[in-house]
Amino acid sequence: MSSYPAIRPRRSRATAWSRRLHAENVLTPADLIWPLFVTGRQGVEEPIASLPGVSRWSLDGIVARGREARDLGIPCIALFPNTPAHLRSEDGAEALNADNLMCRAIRALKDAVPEVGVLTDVALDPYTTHGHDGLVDAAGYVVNDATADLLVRQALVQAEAGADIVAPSDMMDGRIGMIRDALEDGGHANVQIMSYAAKYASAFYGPFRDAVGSRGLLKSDKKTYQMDPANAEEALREVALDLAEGADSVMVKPGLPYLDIVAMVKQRFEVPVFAYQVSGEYAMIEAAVAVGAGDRDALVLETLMAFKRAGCSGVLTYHAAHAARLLGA
Ligand SMILES: NCc1[nH]cc(CCC(=O)O)c1CC(=O)O
Ligand SMILES: [Mg+2]
Repeated sequence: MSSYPAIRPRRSRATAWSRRLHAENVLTPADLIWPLFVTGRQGVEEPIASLPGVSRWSLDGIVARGREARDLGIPCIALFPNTPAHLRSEDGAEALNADNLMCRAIRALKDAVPEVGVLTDVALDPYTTHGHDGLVDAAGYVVNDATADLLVRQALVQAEAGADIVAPSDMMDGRIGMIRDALEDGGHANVQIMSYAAKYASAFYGPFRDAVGSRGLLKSDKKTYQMDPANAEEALREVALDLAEGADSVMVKPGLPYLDIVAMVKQRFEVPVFAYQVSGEYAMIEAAVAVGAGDRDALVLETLMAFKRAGCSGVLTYHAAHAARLLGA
């Protein structure tokens, strides 16, 4: 009798071909959604200081990124507008303008690269003077039902412009069912809803707020509508509601710190789950790379694979183009 271990898990790890053969998950460019920021200025690329390597693009740049996504095998782009100050208001009415920056970007992309999906953010924060995702009452509370009415109209305007997936990121109660009804009635039966179902009030959104220009505007925080990071059961209730109301897929946000939520949602509901590796997560990786604490390519691919392992169908990530290049589309 030998004293050696009878079972050696290391055996299957001994060679590269065998590791590939035994891999339980694969990451491909088809798993990626690329968030892009749009500026109304013409012919410019505006770098975002807190998001090194990410820029706001004018419409021509957005179209160029759309072609790049297509060539890299990235199936979908998510759009976020930086609305100029003079078009922001208390009620975010610019969100309903069929010729706003978001709609112009949707049309430009769908004209130039119709084979790439366009996902749009449904929420008022890029359009309000107070930086909140909805209407604020005299006491400073973000009111639910009046906001949801506006979000329905915003989603319809985006669908009319050609959005393939509308993604409400506002966390108002009941808006998924209302938007679904409106899309059906409006002749947009095939426009998908990806609900930001479990979106947490997170400290990881800072660079995004710089990118859309809402950081300096935001008074207080979003804790009365976004979720408490302490809660997991509540995420399951939120997901159940959005699915019952007609969401085609659900999102968990932020990403890496909330992979437990991703795994729970996937196991419980068996529906397409997406995660948003948000701006602060991107910035953390870039900061680590800048001080020599890690290798960018390895960090990017490892974190994205972690989302797949947890059960994600796909990941919104600012590293999408870089990752797709590494994956050799
Ligand atoms: N509707 C707002 C919205 N949509 C996506 C993000 C954050 C994305 C990121 O940080 O990358 C936010 C920020 C917020 O809720 O304040
Ligand atoms: Mg909800």
